[in-house]
Amino acid sequence: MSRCRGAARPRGGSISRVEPISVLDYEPLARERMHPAAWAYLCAGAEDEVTLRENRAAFERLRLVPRVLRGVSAPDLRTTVLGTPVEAPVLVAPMGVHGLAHPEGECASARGAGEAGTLMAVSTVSSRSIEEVSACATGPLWFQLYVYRSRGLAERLVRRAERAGCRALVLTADSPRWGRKERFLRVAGSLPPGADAASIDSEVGEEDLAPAALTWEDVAWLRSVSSLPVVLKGVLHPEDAVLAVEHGAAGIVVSNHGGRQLDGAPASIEALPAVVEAVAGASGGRAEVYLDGGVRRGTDVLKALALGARAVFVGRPVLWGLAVGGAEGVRRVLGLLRGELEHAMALCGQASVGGLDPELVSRGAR
Ligand SMILES: Cc1cc2nc3c(=O)[nH]c(=O)nc-3n(C[C@H](O)[C@H](O)[C@H](O)COP(=O)(O)O)c2cc1C
Ligand SMILES: CCCCC(=O)C(=O)O
Repeated sequence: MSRCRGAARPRGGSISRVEPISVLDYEPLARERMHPAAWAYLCAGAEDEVTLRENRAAFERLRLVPRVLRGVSAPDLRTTVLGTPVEAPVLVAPMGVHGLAHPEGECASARGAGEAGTLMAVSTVSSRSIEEVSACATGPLWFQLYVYRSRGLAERLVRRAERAGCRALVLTADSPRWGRKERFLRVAGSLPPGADAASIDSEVGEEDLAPAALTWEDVAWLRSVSSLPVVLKGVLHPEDAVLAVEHGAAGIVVSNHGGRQLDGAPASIEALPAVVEAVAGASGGRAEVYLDGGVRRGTDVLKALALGARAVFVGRPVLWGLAVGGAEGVRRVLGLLRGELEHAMALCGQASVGGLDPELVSRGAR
């Protein structure tokens, strides 16, 4: 298989464009530039990749029902996430080892995100240390935390993220063990150079680096060791969303980890409405709900916002942009999504991203 997904792309024809005109145009360009094992790792979903495909298919099943004659000429995309202003509700998902896509790794992606006016979540397993990323960053950062068996390591990472100026901690809840990325395992036993986790200190051994089987008490523990807001990533069940709120989460990312953990999990856009409803009931709307998984078009962003997400995170496309053009590639990918969102909002008669009506989205043609 030559691509991550098999969507129909224009074939043949005599027009060749130098500049990619949509996010999906970056995918084959990135593939040409990446080591095959790194590419397989980036693309991979778990096992049969049912959930990976479903993330896209579920967006494609939804229809936008536009409102007309509303005099909307310049939709306002600006919003805040946990109080931090962003130019558009399109954020960079935490992903490990950006060094596989570009030698500057997260330093380039953080600059690209900042130049696009948005925030980036830095992974625990970043190829540049959290201090280096923070020194390069031109925009706000959040820190994504994997809690390993060594709690000492987790606490040291939290302190470093605080000192580096990160504004929130994203605790990933869907990874008590790593999903089996068979597409990657078939082509390679290990990752090529660029995959070192620079923030993990040398005091810990292999044993300590296995994921911990976390409980809700660990959310309380994290809140007790840091005053930063905690965002829980990887929630799909509405009852878990309620528990997250009850344990003090300030935000929830409805996510199946880009289809990389439990294969067979629902598409995140399908899980979103029930989580939004549960969180509204449990927190009176105080906790923010975000979504990631399969966001490739401005219309996807609009669907997620209309169904109650405050913002979306984008994963793989950011690494495609990074592989193709470093910081500038990341800025362009985010800029394309922003431009498409603005366009879709104008066509739907929506003036701003706050308070979009869920009726904008339908499950079938009316
Ligand atoms: C190469 C790669 C590495 C990832 N690493 C992490 C990680 O370190 N921590 C984490 O919480 N999620 C990680 N994720 C999951 C993303 O945060 C996000 O949930 C997912 O990529 C969103 O789906 P999308 O790629 O379809 O946009 C990773 C995803 C990819 C593709
Ligand atoms: C072992 C690091 C896991 C990073 C991750 O979350 C992913 O690749 O999906």
